[in-house]
Amino acid sequence: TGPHTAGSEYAEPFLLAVLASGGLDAEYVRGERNTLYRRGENGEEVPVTDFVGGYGSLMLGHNHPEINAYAKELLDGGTPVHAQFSRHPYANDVAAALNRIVQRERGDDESYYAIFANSGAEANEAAMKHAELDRGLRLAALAEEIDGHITEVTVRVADGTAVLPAGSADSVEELAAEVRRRNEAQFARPPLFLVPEGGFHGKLAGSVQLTHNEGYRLPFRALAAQARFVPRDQPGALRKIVEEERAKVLDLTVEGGEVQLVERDFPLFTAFVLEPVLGEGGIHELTPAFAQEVQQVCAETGIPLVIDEIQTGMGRTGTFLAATRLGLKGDYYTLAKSLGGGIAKAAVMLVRRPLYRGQFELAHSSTFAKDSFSCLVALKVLELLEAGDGAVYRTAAERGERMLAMLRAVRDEFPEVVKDVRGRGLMVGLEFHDQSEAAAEPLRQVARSGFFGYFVAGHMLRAHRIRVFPTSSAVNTLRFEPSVYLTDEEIGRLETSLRDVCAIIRDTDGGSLAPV
Ligand SMILES: Cc1ncc(COP(=O)(O)O)c(C/N=C/c2cc(O)cc(-c3ccccn3)n2)c1O
Repeated sequence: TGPHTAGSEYAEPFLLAVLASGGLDAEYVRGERNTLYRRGENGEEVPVTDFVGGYGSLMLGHNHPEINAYAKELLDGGTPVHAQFSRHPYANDVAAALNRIVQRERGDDESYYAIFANSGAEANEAAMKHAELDRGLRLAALAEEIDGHITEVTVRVADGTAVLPAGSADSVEELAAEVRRRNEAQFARPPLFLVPEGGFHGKLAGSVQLTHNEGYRLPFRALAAQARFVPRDQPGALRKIVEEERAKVLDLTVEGGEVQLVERDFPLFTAFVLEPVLGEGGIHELTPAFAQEVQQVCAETGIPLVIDEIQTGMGRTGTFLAATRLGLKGDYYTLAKSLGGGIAKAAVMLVRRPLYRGQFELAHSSTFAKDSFSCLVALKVLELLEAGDGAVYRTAAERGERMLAMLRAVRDEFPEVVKDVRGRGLMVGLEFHDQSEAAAEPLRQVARSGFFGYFVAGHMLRAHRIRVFPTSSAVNTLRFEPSVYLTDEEIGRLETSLRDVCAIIRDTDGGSLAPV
């Protein structure tokens, strides 16, 4: 509660104004488990049940007592938070623990190297950069191999042990020059990424180009490599896109004493990046069919698969990795959010050992990444998640089923208001029908504002002290991402607030949804 610069806002005043317009500009003064406390008129603490859950960063709730006590112990003990360019045994311990967990969930013994970061987007950027370093090195090796073949063929034509095919070129030098010219143009093509439509992978300069939301992505498209966005529900669409973008280079060989011109694929795609469950995109689980097509096409074409578990991971969907349920296996995994236990900024990118390029460690780094405090907190988080043979994962699954059962009951009672209920574990969503054509003018206005879900959220906060948000990529879908400590009482209060909202939409002109 530092000095407040009342009346002169400096930190993102525009966003504050947008929040205020929806009655969402609450100030929270304390948090624990699934509850945030706001300051009431008389200075008292007013409890608000938090289903935003730090957008998925609070698998173990706000200010988990054991994590906080451990953090205090670390700081009191003088942990060397900043010891860059030295041994970081605690980072290795996190990486070793993650290897054990990932191997168990994959059901194999693939091992992974770890690169640490400070945020989810940064972990994704590290994966993008490593995959691009790897692609560049493979390209260079291919170019060198072709160059060697051109030289070899030139020598053989010169010493008469090979001849040019009739009509191909006046000389082998001319043919070699034409091959080199066409290859240069191909090698110079900018790399592409592949991402499912609706994907969200961060908002930094590189990662934002993998985020489908045009508002986030388009203003900055000139800054980074582009993605092709793949429909999630059209079998064959991925293969079609890969075919469309297929890049070939020319090579020379000698068959039966005659010079042959052959075409060879070269890796234009840096990586396929996906979330097993789209979070910011509105809670959409990838279908097993789509997951299988992605795995097959990536295996056939040698495109590395980056599985972004930043929001879905850490047990949120009932297994440590959400990909496990889909049987989806990644070359890279990225984790963040709940890895920091609700108090540290910890993120990590895992690279499958055969793909690893050690020189990446010298080219990529960040001041705060891999610090002792974040790593030791992350280790404590993994310990808590893995305790009791993964009791937290089972609880997440069970609590998710309870939440989904309630949401489905609300949908069944208000079918003209609720369009869909989706998700799994502690990552579920409820989608409202679009009310843009509603009979009542006020409801139409709220729906046409483009902020429908935010107005609903404002009402739930004011009238029911429930904190929830849609996302700007899915404004009609409320997303519920509470901690594993979710109680039946909290589910009951959520149900009451949702039934109230549905009744307002069905039985009134909706005017009460607009903030006072
Ligand atoms: C899969 C995935 N990959 C990388 C990131 C980027 O992580 P960082 O934010 O740590 O950089 C996220 C971060 N998620 C942000 C997010 C996720 C979400 O579901 C909603 C909102 C959001 C943002 C503003 C208003 C309402 N909702 N933001 C993510 O979900």
